[in-house]
Amino acid sequence: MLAINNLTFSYPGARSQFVLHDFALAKGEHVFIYGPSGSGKSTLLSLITGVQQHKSGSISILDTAFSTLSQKQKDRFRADHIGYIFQQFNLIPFLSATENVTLGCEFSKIRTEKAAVKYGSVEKGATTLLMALGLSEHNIAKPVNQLSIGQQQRVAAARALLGEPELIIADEPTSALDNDAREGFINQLFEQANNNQTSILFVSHDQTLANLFDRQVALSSFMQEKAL
Ligand SMILES: Nc1ncnc2c1ncn2[C@@H]1O[C@H](COP(=O)(O)OP(=O)(O)OP(=O)(O)O)[C@@H](O)[C@H]1O
Repeated sequence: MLAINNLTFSYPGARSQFVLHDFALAKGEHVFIYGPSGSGKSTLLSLITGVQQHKSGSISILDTAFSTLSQKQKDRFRADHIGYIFQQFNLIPFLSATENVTLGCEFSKIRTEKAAVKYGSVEKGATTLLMALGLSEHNIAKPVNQLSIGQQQRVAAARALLGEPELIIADEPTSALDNDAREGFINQLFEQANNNQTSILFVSHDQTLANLFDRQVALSSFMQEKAL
């Protein structure tokens, strides 16, 4: 469902370039990519999501030649097919958990329709997912700035899952939690993702959780930064 082939990329003015050899992710697969700080994890994710444009090579997602799309088409494709769990969650603090989750579908007709078919409405989908991920009815109505870090993380996961995007990208969303809470969170995320055969790409510098995944890959095995 995701294939990267022979990419090159440089930040403007940089005296180095990133070279990415082949990497592929199958439908429904959960892959853990690990690399130390500064190795290029965020750069990789910005290339996959089209935030950064590579110089040569190709990225294909769901059989779409993602690299050839215009910026507007990439934005649409991302909204329709990719759920993103950010390291700092990127929630809107004064909105409730449910409102934050429904935002995940705001920019996508396809995801709105999928949520409506599955749950009756986007709002019902949001509350169902939040409760499946362990939030109480009382907590899902609160502004998210009144929730614990672990609860906020679940809101971020529910937002990424709603409307069944084919790919979920998780950028170290567990770094603020203790080990037991992190493992519990990953297992709940997988359970929900497996309902829709959603693929998960999880990047981290910390390999503690790696054995929960179908496959673990060192970033350095397919991506290197080389001097120009
Ligand atoms: N906007 C930018 N302009 C120039 N260089 C950048 C930019 N962003 C990152 N880099 C460089 O690219 C390399 C990889 O950085 P990146 O942020 O992708 O690593 P990372 O693995 O995500 O790190 P961390 O785990 O610390 O977040 C670093 O050498 C960094 O200095």
